[in-house]
Amino acid sequence: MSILEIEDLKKVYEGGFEALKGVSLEIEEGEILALLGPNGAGKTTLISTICGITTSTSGDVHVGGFNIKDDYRAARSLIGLVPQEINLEPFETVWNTVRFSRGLFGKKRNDAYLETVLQKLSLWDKKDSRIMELSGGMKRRVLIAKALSHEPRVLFLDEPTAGVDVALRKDMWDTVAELKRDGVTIILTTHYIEEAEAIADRVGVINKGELLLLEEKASLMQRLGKKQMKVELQDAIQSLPESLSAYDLALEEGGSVLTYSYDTRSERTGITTLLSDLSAAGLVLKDLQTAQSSLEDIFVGLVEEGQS
Ligand SMILES: Nc1ncnc2c1ncn2[C@@H]1O[C@H](COP(=O)(O)OP(=O)(O)OP(=O)(O)O)[C@@H](O)[C@H]1O
Repeated sequence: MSILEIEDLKKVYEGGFEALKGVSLEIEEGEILALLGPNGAGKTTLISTICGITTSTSGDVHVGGFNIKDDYRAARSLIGLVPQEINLEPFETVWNTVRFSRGLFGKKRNDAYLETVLQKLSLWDKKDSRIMELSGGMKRRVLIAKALSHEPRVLFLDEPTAGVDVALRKDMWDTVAELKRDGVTIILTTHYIEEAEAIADRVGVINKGELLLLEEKASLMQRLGKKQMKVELQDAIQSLPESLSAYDLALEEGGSVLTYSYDTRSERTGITTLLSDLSAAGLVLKDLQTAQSSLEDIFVGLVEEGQS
């Protein structure tokens, strides 16, 4: 069963702005989904709506089978939310911060559980420190500890590594991987494509309130394996010679450039035979260039398509 089911979710803000235009999504227990999207795409709105911070205009969300509107408390208790902004009480200690948060969900006191959470996040030796005494990275980890305090099954991380240095980002990725091993389902939003590459099982791309793509990371990486070779010809041609019809070729720039797409993972790229077939067809090469399409290209391409 899917732990999270989102069906045709729409959100129109007061004033008429349509921030979510019918998003549907299912998430399996234990998976890590990365939602990529530019600023203003609707990522935070999506998370806020699922968590009941904003109300949806239409559509349905179920968490662990509970409808977030009809069974709000049951649904919400299964969710942990790590917000983008650090919103902690500066004078409070780490220990009290997580303990109060657990209490807010009406959960019975369980100090042993909270200790494991703090241990896992390397915060146990800071448990008596006040929030104001912690570094930015530690504060972020406290946000995660707080979100985990009531033993949620789904954890939302809204841009967990925005403005964080490289070492800390890697730490955060390790933390996420460990939470996954514990069986927590994780949905994170990010601007960083390498973050999605590093930790996600599936990647969703959202722009202007629409989910443009939702795909296993592995198959996206397969697409990453695609390479292109551009062959600049000495003389432009009108059309592709018949003898080259078996190749995945496109004629560009007024007939002076041939673009050949091939898979870097396959045993044979076909480049050698293509080059000899080109010369057999009487085409003279002026220049050669190869380029690899990255997840970034796919992402930028999708977002630009949505713009036009
Ligand atoms: N309370 C609100 N009232 C009206 N419009 C809003 C409100 N909150 C957000 N929006 C608009 O909804 C759109 C989506 O915002 P959202 O914060 O969900 O984007 P995001 O993808 O999380 O962006 P970022 O990456 O910058 O955090 C934006 O155009 C934003 O201006």
